Amino acid sequence: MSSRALHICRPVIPLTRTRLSRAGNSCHGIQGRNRHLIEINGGLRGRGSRTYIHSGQDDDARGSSLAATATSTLSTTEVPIDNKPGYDRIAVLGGGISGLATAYYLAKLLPPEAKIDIYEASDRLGGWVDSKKIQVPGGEVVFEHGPRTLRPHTPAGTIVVELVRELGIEDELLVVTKDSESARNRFIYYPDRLVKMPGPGQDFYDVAWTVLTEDVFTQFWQAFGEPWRRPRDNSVEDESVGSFLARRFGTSHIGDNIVSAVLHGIYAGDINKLSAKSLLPLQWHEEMRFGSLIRAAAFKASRNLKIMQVRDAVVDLTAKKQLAGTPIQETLENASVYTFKNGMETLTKALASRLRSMKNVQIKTGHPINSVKYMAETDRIKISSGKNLPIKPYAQVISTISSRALAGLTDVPGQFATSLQAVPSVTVMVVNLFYKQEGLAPNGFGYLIPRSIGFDKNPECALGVVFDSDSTQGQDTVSGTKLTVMLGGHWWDSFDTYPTTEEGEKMARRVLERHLNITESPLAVDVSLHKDCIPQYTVGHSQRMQRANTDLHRAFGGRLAVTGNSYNGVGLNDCVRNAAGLASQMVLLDARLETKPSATPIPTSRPLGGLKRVTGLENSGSDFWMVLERENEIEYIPSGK
Ligand SMILES: C=Cc1c2[nH]c(c1C)Cc1[nH]c(c(CCC(=O)O)c1C)Cc1[nH]c(c(C)c1CCC(=O)O)Cc1[nH]c(c(C)c1C=C)C2
Repeated sequence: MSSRALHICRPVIPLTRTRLSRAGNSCHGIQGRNRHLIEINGGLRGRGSRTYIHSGQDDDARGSSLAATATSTLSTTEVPIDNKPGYDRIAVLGGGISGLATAYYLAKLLPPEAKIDIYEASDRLGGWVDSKKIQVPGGEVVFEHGPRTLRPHTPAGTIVVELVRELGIEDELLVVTKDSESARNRFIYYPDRLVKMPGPGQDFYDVAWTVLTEDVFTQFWQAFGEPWRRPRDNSVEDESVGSFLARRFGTSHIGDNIVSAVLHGIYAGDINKLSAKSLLPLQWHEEMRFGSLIRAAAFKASRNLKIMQVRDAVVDLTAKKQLAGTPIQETLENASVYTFKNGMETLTKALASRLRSMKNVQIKTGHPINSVKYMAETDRIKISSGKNLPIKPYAQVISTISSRALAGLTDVPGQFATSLQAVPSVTVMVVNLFYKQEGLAPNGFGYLIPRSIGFDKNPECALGVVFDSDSTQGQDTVSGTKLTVMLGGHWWDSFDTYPTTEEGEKMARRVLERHLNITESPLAVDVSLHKDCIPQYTVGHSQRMQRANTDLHRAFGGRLAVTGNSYNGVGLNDCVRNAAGLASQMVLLDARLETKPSATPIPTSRPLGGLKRVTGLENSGSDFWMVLERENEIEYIPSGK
């Protein structure tokens, strides 16, 4: 886990088509006061089934509905396991954002008789979301060790915004607007200076000048040959992002100098190992369907179309509508990103406190689990605690811990453990610094360092620097410059030991001196080492997850489900969206929901069935559908491979 040290320095396109109508326009299905269902004809899996998704419920049912919208495939085939009134016990492994959110959505969807226990090995909840208040002369500053901002306008972001609303923490929000310098000024360090990246709202001539004069954009013109390059062979199942971009653009320059920097900022990972199919699913799909990314862009622009995954389209149609007109939606309307006055931990703390107030949820911190076993005779899962306390078997276990850690808890031989163990992760050292002097860094979000800046120019293995005092204004009670230097990631893949906190501080300060000429001594420095904090979706990830899905069903009878950042998105928004999706997939809301529309509105908050046997990995890889959005209707177009 994370070890850290703090010190204060003193002064330290179509195959077959099915259609989803836009809610409120030509919506099929049930009409009721403030309620309607959206119909997805033909079944998302092409089995001729019908699925209905609630939208537009009254306030109380909103959360359940949003959870339901978060799942991309509402399968109609799973069998209820507890289809009698009364529910069995459910264990959630892990008390990070994924564990807390899964328990929250399950508790909302299930009746109070369903008991949910959360097991967290450490004494603290929140996982990688970790904000720390530091006293400095004259006031306090907030240091973030993990994620520091959230995007509100992505589909997954919409689910989190709704969660923020439900938890009643809107007043804590800090918004970074789209027109702020921090949203507009993003830099790449290349080859020995900060280069501002072109972006929306920038002056055309500035952008043209940058592209024509900066080395980082040389060979950019080669991209224009992309439409004439052959699309990949149908037999290619996956490849690295680096190889995908080099193949499409005829040069590795764009990948090595620009995209690798962006991937450092998200995955701290290696562009030549990360999977194109998992990280760039839209581009992967577009190459197959249109033969070229540029042709795909032209096609979409000419018809005013949007292509997205079904789960995202559903959120677009329902959740976004439900937020429309709410105060939080107005607050975030013009937001590029947002955070909280007391840091990101506001969210996990509010979630934990809400869970503590729910009678059917128990949080067990300081409670490591050391084995997870399926007992076929009783069709239950037995988990054993590191505390040697007897634990009654569970009807359902949901693991939100890393896939590798889970593989280590199970004694299932063969592929299951192998697929889960095959998700490597990287270690990042986060160095937070606060200086009493203002304006030590340029105005903007910060900068990222691409892989092309080799060890000779980057001996500290720095990945990037965030200008916190500019990018998240309003957290601190004292003015100054707050920066975060990120070190390591994939550059440290082969390391057995990592720099100490003292070394980390020295390395970060050397980076800041070389890149930004900052020679001042910081008032406060906080160094934290996050071992294995970001899972890496390497080439073949989605195929491995498909295998893990089959193996999980086989080995645990569908009683063990997984979610969390090891599987389907490493961001906080992704984790919440996936937790909501899993909860709604697991809970059999009402048999009628999955067969035919009824004339009576069905309250999703009163589930009639029980739990379904799901693994959370049902949608990995193969079930990839795309949506073309027109003015007021959406058509489903299956993607093929
Ligand atoms: C501990 C370091 C982390 C690095 N990446 C992540 C962490 C926790 C995870 C992460 N970072 C971002 C995303 C994408 C989220 C999204 O847009 O949906 C994820 C999953 C983007 C990001 N990276 C940094 C910031 C401030 C942001 C979000 C805000 C934004 O895009 O405006 C900074 C940063 N993170 C890392 C590095 C090396 C880095 C450097 C500047 C690694």
